Amino acid sequence: MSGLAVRTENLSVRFGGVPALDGLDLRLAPDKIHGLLGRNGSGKSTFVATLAGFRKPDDGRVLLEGGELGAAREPYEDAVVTSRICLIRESGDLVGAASVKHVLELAAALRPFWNHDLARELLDKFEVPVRQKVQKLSRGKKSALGVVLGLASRAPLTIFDESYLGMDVPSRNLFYDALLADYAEVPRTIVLSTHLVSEVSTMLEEVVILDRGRVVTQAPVDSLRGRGASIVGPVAAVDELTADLTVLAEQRLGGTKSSTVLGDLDNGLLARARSAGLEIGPVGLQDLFVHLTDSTPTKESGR
Ligand SMILES: Nc1ncnc2c1ncn2[C@@H]1O[C@H](COP(=O)(O)OP(=O)(O)OP(=O)(O)O)[C@@H](O)[C@H]1O
Repeated sequence: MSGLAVRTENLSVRFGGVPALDGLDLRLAPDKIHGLLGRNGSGKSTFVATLAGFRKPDDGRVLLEGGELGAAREPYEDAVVTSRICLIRESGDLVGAASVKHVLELAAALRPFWNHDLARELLDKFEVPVRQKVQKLSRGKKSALGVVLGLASRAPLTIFDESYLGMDVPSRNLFYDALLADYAEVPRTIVLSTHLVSEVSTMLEEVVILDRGRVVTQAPVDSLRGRGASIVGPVAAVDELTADLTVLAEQRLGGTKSSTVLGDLDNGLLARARSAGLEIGPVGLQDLFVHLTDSTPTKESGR
């Protein structure tokens, strides 16, 4: 099995004439972990629902290709394609009256790459009781069941749409570890739609940022991190060095300050930073995300 590649052409979805997705032309490379970021209402859930074939585009199309699917196909009303896509939403989409065991049996029947052993191992780790009815599980355990279904499906396109929000921090960390371990064993195309940017940023290889139904940026994480820098050191030295730069975020702890700046630091600035004993690192994805989706004007963007 290998992961599906995604291509969208002028993809548009409207609700009552108002665009939720407005002419998206995107490509998601196969066998990578993609982060789908955007502020509330930017179109993330609409986008992933359309990728998964839950919704028909109003204009344009979604095409999935690769793996044993071969030529590009649209997911909407194509049972072969949709059986290769697993979308786990925060709502869970689970039948409340069914037991966890029954939900697993259903997934095993519907999912061509289902791995039963992995499902049981993960349910043990998350301490989800197999005989319990879904409606009696706590919110966190329901979320855990959702992510177990997503991982054990081993679908060539697996999408988690904020599906782990209900889980506490140790459970989310367990999910991130399980995702990375299983992805290393069985590479596939993963999309994580999330607000928890700093939490997931180290796992992501590619990032798509949506804003008001449009693509703000799509880039490998490394190139995004290269769009700025973090500068850490004594307050006065950091202030002096950053005086003429676009500062995205600042933090102070006692006499130490950390500033995130946008743009390349030229050799002259780097030399000054070194001689002032400042530490230079890559820009944090979260700071960049806030900047790229912020509607208040900045010195640099002039918006
Ligand atoms: N079923 C619907 N009926 C009407 N409008 C909708 C519907 N679903 C989404 N929208 C609208 O489409 C836009 C995009 O919503 P969507 O849920 O895709 O955004 P999102 O980025 O997932 O938001 P959030 O981060 O808050 O979950 C919003 O303006 C939303 O109000």
